[in-house]
Amino acid sequence: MTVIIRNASVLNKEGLLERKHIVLEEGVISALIDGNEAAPEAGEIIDAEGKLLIPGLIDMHVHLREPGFEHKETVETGSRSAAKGGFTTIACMPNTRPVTDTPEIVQFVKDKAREAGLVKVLPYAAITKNELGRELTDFAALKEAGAIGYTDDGVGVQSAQMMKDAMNIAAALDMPVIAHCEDNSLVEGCCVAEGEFARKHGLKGIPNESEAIHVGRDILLAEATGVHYHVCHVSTEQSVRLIRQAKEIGIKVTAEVCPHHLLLSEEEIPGLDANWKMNPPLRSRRDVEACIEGLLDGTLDMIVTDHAPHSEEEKAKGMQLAPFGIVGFETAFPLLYTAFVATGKWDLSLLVQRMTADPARVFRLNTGVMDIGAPADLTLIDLEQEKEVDPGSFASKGRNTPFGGWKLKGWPVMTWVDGKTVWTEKN
Ligand SMILES: NC(=O)N[C@@H](CC(=O)O)C(=O)O
Ligand SMILES: [Zn+2]
Ligand SMILES: [Zn+2]
Repeated sequence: MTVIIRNASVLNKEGLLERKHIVLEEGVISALIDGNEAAPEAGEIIDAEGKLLIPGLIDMHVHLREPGFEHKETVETGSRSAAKGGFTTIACMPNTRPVTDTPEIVQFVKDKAREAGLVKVLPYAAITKNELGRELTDFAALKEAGAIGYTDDGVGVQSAQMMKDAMNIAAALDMPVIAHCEDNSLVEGCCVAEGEFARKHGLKGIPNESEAIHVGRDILLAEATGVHYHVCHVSTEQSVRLIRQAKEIGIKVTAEVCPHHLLLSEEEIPGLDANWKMNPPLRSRRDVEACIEGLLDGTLDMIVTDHAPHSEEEKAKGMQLAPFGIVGFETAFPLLYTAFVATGKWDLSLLVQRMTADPARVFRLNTGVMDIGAPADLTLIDLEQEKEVDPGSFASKGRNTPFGGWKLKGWPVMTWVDGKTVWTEKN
C-alpha cells in the first residue's frame, strides 16, 4: 500500500520549514520529494494543504490502567486517545491490577495493544513485586517478555539497597531503571505542594525535598552501578539542579517533564477541585521556571504526559481524598504549542524534538525521525486551528484535566502508524 502526503510543511535539519511530498510504502517512509516538484500519483493521496507534518509523538510515561482498572481506561481507549493527540508510540506504566510484575502480564498488555491495532505500546515492568518495595521482580524474564525498562511508578522505591540491587541487575541486562522519586516519610497525608494554596486551605504541603532526595540518592547509585537511570516527571528546581550536575560529570542520567509542570504553578489552582491534583503536585513559579530552563538546556531530555485517567466519581471525592493524576494525550501538543511556540518563546523544532527524536534517542527506539527508511509514524498538525479544550469530547475515558475550556492552537488532525491511518479528524 502506497500513501502520498502532498504539500506538507516539514522541519528540515536546520529546524526550518520546507514544503515536501512524502511517500509511504510498506509502512516506511520511502521518499521525501521537494514541494516544487510534481507529487507522484499512486495509491492513496492526501493533500496536507501546507499543514505541519512531524514524526509521530512519543510519550514515554502513560497509564493505560489495564488490567484491573478498566473503568478508568483500557489499552484500546488509551491508544485511541494517544492517536488523537498525535502520539504514535507510548510506554505504559505497570501500576495496574495485578501489577505488571510477571512476563504473563507484560504479554497481556502487548496482546491488548495488538488487538487495538492503533499505536505502538511499550510496556514497563515493575521493579518490585506488586510495587510493594519488598522483593525484586524477575528482571531477565520480564525483559525476555518484552518489557522495556523497570519502574515502580506511582510510588518511590523507599529502600536504597533495593534500588541499588535493581540497578545492578538492570545494568547487567543493559536495561534502564525509571524512577518515580518520592520519599514517603515526607509526604504523609499531603495532597498539594507546600505553598500559598496549601496554607490558605489548611492543607499539609508536599515539600520539594520529597522528590529531590530520591533524585540525589539515585544519581549516586547510578554512578556506583553504571545503570541508565531515568527520572520520572521532574517538578522541582532542586531535581533539575542535581540532574544537570550529574550529567556534567558523565553519570548516565536522563529525565522527563510533563506539560502541566511547565505551564502551571500552585498559584493557579482555582480551588479545591481535584482535577488540579496530580503527583508530583503543581509547585511554585520558581520550580516551573527551573523546569522550563532544564528542558531548554537539555537537562530534561523529553516531554511526557503522565496520562493518568481516573473516573469522575473518584475525582469527585475532593482534593484530600481523590486519586492523584490528570489525563494528557489530547491536550499536550496544543498546550505547549500555544504557550511556548505561538508566543515566540521556543522554536517549533525544539518542541517537536523533545517529543520525538529525544525520547527515541534516550530509549533507543527505531522511530521519532522523518528519514527515508524510518517507520512511517507521522502526525499532521493544523497550527492555525483554534478551539477550546472540551473534556466531554476526549477519546480517553478520563475527563480529569485542569485545562477544560482553554483556547488552544496547533491541533493534531491525522496520525499514521507504520503507514496506516490510526486517527483522522475527518471521521
Ligand atoms: N501522576 C499521578 O498523579 N498519578 C499516577 C501515578 C504516578 O505517575 O506517579 C497514576 O497512576 O494515577
Ligand atoms: Zn509517578
Ligand atoms: Zn505516572
